[in-house]
Amino acid sequence: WWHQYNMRKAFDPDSNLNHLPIPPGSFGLPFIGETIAWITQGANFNSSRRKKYGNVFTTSAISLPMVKVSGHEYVKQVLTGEHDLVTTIWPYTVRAILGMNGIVNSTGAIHKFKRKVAFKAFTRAMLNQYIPFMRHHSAKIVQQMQKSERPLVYPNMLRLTFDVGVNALLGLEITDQAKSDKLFQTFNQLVSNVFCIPHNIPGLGFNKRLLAVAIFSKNLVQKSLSFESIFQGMKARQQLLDLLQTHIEIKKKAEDDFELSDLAIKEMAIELMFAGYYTSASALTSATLELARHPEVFAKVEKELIDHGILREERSSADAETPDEEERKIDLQALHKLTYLDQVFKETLRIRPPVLGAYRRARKTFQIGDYRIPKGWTVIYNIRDTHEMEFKHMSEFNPENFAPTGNETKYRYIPFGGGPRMCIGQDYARTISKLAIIEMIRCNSGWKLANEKLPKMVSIPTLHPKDGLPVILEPRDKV
Ligand code: HEM
Repeated sequence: WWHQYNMRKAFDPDSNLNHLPIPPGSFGLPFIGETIAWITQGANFNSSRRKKYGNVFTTSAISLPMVKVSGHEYVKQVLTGEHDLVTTIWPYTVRAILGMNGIVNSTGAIHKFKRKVAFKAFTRAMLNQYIPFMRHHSAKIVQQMQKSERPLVYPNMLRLTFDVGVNALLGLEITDQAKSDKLFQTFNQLVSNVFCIPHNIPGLGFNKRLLAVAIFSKNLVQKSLSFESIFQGMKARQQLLDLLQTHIEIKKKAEDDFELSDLAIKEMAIELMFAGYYTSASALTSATLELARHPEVFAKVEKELIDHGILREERSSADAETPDEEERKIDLQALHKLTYLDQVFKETLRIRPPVLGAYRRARKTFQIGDYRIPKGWTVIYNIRDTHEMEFKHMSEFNPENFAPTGNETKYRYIPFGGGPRMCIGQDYARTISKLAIIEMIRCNSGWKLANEKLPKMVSIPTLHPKDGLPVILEPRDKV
């Protein structure tokens, strides 16, 4: 009955593709679909189904029929089909808390325009301007970590990406530590309430759907779906909007027939903070984890820094007292020359992509491979699974995968997505990540994982170690 119900709904009277089969898979149990398996099996959910059904398969969660897609060919079709075949969808909480005026919730020409405006924050000139305070905040965080016996990497990296974002993306300079801490608290209240899984049980209001989800995922509900959370998120949103109102310096733009309202500018600023916060901290934490597990990679990065004059091989005590300007000078051009560090960053995002995949909704019935994706269905393109398919040895950390061989990685390597919605903050993320890794290595001759066992990874809101990744730092004497 449940299968028939879904199949009937998959029929699109306006389409001439109804003769094609829908992708193989299962709608699971009535109403709940395969939600329980999805939540409990983690990464195995996708890999077991891919093995059974192939790289495009049907599933269903909280009554939503969906198709999961992996591999460069299908992923490319979904990503480049934005605005035509598919459109973005975000959970209710994202729309309510981040607002509807930002980039992620816009479509069509307005989306394009907002991206163009936001890109102005990520030009080479702007990134070069951010470097001094990216370095300043990295140094501050590393020093802070050194004060602790077993500092937790993830929370520290979150704080780092927040502090840099406040300067770079909000344009605020907060020197009072108490004020900065308070803002951090407010921001966390906002972002920790943003995520939930999309759901749409016909005939049920939001609160009833909450109950439905609550039955299956107490943890998710506690984290992101309770009314209290939404309320707190909205409260934090208002506080941040009020703060930004007093600081708006960007003039309204009147280009391409569009105009940005004050609210749109403020929401875009908060959205950029949000988009760069968990993701960059995830990348940095994973890089720290891999560098601890691979001393030979650490040594190669260290050597590259020495070769480029960013780190001194051996510092005498006299050197230590006279700060070496050459050693400290880093700009975007200098960062680009650190090609091995770049390989390490790329490889980190290959085996541990912060964002595992993203959601779309089919705007019309369309064909993918030999199958039909019906209008209105949810489509998820899988980032982690695509990497698993397109590269050998998914779990083996090997920066040589990105040695300059000229191999084409477009749509095979997609940590930042692709097509019209490709991440606009990727150069910013790359810059802050490299600078923070450099600072970690400048100040520490190494670090070890404090726990013997590899940490359990959690994928919401982005991939991160459940235990926060405690490490034991080995500070250099003379830095
Ligand atoms: C390592 C860090 C990062 C990763 C892995 C990452 C990943 C991604 C991915 C996969 C997407 C595409 C989502 C989709 O297809 O719907 C995306 C979009 C986006 N990212 Fe990032 N991101 C990172 C850092 C940043 C930073 C630092 C910013 C801004 C400061 C940012 C801003 C955005 C925005 C605004 C979008 C939406 C683009 C649109 O809808 O047109 N991201 N990111």
